[in-house]
Order: sequence, then structure tokens, then C-alpha cells
Amino acid sequence: MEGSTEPLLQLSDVGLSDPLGRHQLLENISFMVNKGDRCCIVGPSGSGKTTLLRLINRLLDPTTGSILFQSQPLSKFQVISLRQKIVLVPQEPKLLGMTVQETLVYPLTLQKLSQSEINQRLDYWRSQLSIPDDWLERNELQLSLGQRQLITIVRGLMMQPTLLLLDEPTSALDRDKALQLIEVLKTITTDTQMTILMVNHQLELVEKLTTQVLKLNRGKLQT
Ligand SMILES: Nc1ncnc2c1ncn2[C@@H]1O[C@H](COP(=O)(O)OP(=O)(O)OP(=O)(O)O)[C@@H](O)[C@H]1O
Repeated sequence: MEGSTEPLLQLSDVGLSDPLGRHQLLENISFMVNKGDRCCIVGPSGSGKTTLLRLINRLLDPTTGSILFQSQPLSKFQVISLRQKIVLVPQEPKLLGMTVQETLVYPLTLQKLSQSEINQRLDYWRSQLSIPDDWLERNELQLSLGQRQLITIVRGLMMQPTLLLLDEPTSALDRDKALQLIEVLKTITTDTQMTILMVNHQLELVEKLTTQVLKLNRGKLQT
């Protein structure tokens, strides 16, 4: 609805226990994210940051509580269509056995976008993050870890999702590249209202980017 003030994403009392039901991985998680927000999840290793991102694009389902996206429970969306609106860029960059060019265009081919739209997005996002021509025919063994990380981020951006989930996107990038990425992310949230939820350990980058910081500790949000 135009002018709606409904949050884009709303978690209410979300909890998740491990598959054997012995441990509570996440407990009483409640927060909301508005359109165009840039949120950062911080917290020690093992505090549940990746698990939380996985709940939001339904790689996992909560044991308790509810997650609403665009005011609808996540379960109301078809999983494929949900994962076009909410894209998760995981921590380990994988090119899925493809060349850089193939892996970048693959999700858009699945969405049956026209070739001209795909080419336009490829040129645009490559230029935003300065991806050189000579990477396009390389496979993952011919790229450094940081280069692969950049490619998987570009792949996520090319899908132009409503909500982009980034799991430690700058962990393998050098400082200049990380700062370039942060500037690109800031610009797109302002220009296109794409919303970003990012896990990051680098506090300097978190401060530059975010409109909201969520602190997780042992599966609970700290206020
Ligand atoms: N499927 C699972 N079964 C049991 N325990 C799990 C499962 N998935 C994650 N965990 C546990 O849940 C906790 C949170 O893991 P998670 O990967 O979300 O942490 P994190 O905050 O992202 O850590 P890091 O900063 O090291 O990436 C960890 O203790 C982990 O061992």
C-alpha cells in the first residue's frame, strides 16, 4: 500500500531449537526492519547470526514465534519467489562449478529475464564494484577468496532483491574494496530502497553503513 508504514520485515518472539530439541539456538528474537534500512547484526562467534539470516530466507523455519515479510507470514510465499525477493549471500563464496560470467547470470536466467535486461544488469553491477573483464571466463580455482566473495556479492546485487542478506560480506576483502562495497550499498538503499541486513564483525564498517545495529549474544538480542 502506498504510504504504508508497515515494516518490511517483522520478527516477533522468534525461537529456534536445534534439530534434536536439546539446545535453544535463538530465543525471543523480536525486531523490525523498514524499507531502505541498513541493519547490521553483530555478536560473538556462535551467537546465532548466520542462523538468524537463514530463518529469514527460510533455509530454516522457527520453532516458535513469527516472521512477517511485507506483512505476510513467510510461509505464505512460494519458496522460489521468496528467495527472489529475499536473497542471502552466504559467508562461503561458491561459484557452483561455473565461470564468473555463468554464475552471475544464472539466477537471472532462471527468472527468465530478457537477455538485454541481464546484460544491462551485468554491466551495471560489474562497473559498480569494478569487476574486470578478464575475470569473466575464470572459474573459482582461478580467483582469490576475496575475488570470489566479491563475485557472490555482485550475483546477489544483480538479482535486485527487496531484501539483501549479507553474511560477513567483507571478511575476505581488502580495506579499499570493503569501503567501496559499503559506499555502493549506501547508494542503492537510498536510490532504490533495497533493504540490507548484514552480519559483520568489522565495527568501523558497521558504523559507516548502518541505520540499526542488532547485538546478538548466545542466541538472544541485547538491548
Ligand atoms: N543445524 C544445527 N544443529 C545444531 N546446532 C547448530 C546448527 N546450526 C548451528 N548450530 C549452532 O548454533 C550456534 C549459532 O551458529 P551460527 O552459525 O548462527 O553462529 P554465528 O554467530 O553466525 O557464528 P560465526 O560468527 O562464527 O559465523 C552455534 O553454536 C552452532 O554450533
